Amino acid sequence: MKSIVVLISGNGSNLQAILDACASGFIDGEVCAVISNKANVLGLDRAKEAGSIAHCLPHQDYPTRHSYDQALQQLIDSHKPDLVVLAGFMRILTPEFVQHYSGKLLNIHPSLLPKYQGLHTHQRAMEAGDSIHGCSVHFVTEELDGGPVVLQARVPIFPEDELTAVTERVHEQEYSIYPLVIRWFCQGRLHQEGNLAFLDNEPLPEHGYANDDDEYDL
Ligand SMILES: Nc1nc2c(c(=O)[nH]1)N[C@@H](CN(C=O)c1ccc(C(=O)N[C@@H](CCC(=O)O)C(=O)O)cc1)CN2
Ligand SMILES: NCC(=O)N[C@@H]1O[C@H](COP(=O)([O-])[O-])[C@@H](O)[C@H]1O
Repeated sequence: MKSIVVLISGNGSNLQAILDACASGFIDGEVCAVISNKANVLGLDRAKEAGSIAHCLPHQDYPTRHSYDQALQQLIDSHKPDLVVLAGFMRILTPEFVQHYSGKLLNIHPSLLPKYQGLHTHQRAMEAGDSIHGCSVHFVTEELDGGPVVLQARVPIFPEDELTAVTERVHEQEYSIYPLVIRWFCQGRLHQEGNLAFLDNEPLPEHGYANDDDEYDL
């Protein structure tokens, strides 16, 4: 059974999907600890409810990004994880931190990368008039949201959509693809080599699989 540390900054609905997937056995792993850079967030309550250790490590307590990341790394390493999962973690990580966890650091991003790296992705896609949007699971590299994509899911944007409708539609897909990618990692089927991701030793397409292909093995 693999040991997973999850980093969050807020609600933790993706964390909940991962916790549920571990509890059901879909993921052969356990979330040993959850760390939030923000206090009083629902995600920490979700962690405690599931029996995980919940840490709050406010980034405001540290004078620099590097000093925060050093403290974060020390806390993560105290749990000796096989995998570190960003699930709505809203801090840009330093190159040193990313290098330390290279090959075992995943993120869920709410867009079809490489479109809309960074923040406010749903608003940007809606303002651009996109009719297709989605989410991406990728390995984390120094380049913000530029790491190798493992799996994507597409959703439609309808002209009458409000932001909440798009957000919920993307969330629904996030809760499907992130546990699946983590399942692959815990099975030893997924690995990273530089800016390439491999599933069963085969390089993944540049932008990963997409859910409408349904070609990937559950
Ligand atoms: N080195 C990397 N760090 C992070 C990556 C990455 O790919 N490489 N992914 C992000 C996750 N993310 C989008 O998926 C993201 C998170 C945060 C930000 C950002 O601009 N953060 C600001 C603070 C914003 C806030 O507090 O609301 C900051 O850190 O100054 C952009 C993208 C996680 N880190
Ligand atoms: N750039 C990072 C980013 O925007 N991540 C997004 O934050 C949300 C967190 O929701 P959650 O806390 O309910 O899982 C998720 O939709 C995730 O894709």
